[in-house]
Amino acid sequence: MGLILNLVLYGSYFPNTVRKTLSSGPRNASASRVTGFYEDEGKDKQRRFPHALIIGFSKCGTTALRAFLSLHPDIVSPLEEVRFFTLNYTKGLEWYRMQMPPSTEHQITIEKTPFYIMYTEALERIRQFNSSIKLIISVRDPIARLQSQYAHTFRNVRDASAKPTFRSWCHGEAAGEHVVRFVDYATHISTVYNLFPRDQVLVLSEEVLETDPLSVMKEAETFLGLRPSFSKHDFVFNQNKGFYCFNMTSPSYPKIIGSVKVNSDTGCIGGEKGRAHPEIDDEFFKHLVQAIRPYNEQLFQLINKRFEWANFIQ
Ligand SMILES: Nc1ncnc2c1ncn2[C@@H]1O[C@H](COP(=O)(O)OS(=O)(=O)O)[C@@H](OP(=O)(O)O)[C@H]1O
Repeated sequence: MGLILNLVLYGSYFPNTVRKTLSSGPRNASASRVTGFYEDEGKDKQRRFPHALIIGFSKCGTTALRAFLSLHPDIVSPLEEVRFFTLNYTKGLEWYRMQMPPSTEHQITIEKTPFYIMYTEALERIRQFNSSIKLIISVRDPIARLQSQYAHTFRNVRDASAKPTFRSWCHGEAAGEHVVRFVDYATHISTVYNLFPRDQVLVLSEEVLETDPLSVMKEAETFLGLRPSFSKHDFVFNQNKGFYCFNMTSPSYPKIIGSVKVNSDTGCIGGEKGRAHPEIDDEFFKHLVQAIRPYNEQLFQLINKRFEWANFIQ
């Protein structure tokens, strides 16, 4: 696996003259200032509050979603999760704005923090911030999400005897709390629907993003009211990685350099994505499917859309 490019060049954000200024000094020299003009701001580019947020769910492809969207000429997005409406709220709105990359008035800013959706208070803060903001939510087959979360939680534990089995982790110390936390999308999406008009909310599935990213990009582009820009040349399937990656020969590709963590050899997103999932024996798989089915049905009814998730019928 090649080196992960995380240069944070911000090169694509800045006009040439500004880039020169920045390269001669610390890149974040001005980032702690909260008022006044910044070297990278000017007549054309300013740091602007987000017009849209990717608010969830963790382990549902939110990184790839943000990364792929960043290819659009009219979208800018901060490299890292800002976590403003959860962890950093007390830092204030001006701090929040300063975390955004500079943009022209024709561009929109999108921030992704997949935990926002898990906290009603964060969602209420978002509404208070901007009740007409657009919200994007990605969901995933809950069983795959559980496997992904397990692989993430124990990513540094190599010795199998030093970690619980997938089955015992699912049952968990808190008697199944893990499972409910990771499979119950409907409760959180209902909260979103109670706070925001439905036409401001787009629910996508990780499975479609994984198998046909172009269709998801086009759907998001329409939802965000942007001109059509994505093309089939933007993404290419990488057999080794098992995912669609950026096509580094696409004319759009230079736009994302510095604003997305990509493997510099392959154009694939972050090396941590796509960890091996734990195996599940048949009996436990059937148990999970049956236990989770009511949650899925609740979700499908709520969003008026069905996904082809594991649905074993005995
Ligand atoms: N194109 C592409 N490239 C890389 N990864 C992709 C892609 N499409 C979907 N995914 C899936 O995204 C899963 C990680 O989800 P998140 O980015 O939301 O995780 S996180 O909550 O931000 O940690 C990650 O889950 P795991 O495979 O379990 O690691 C991927 O399956």
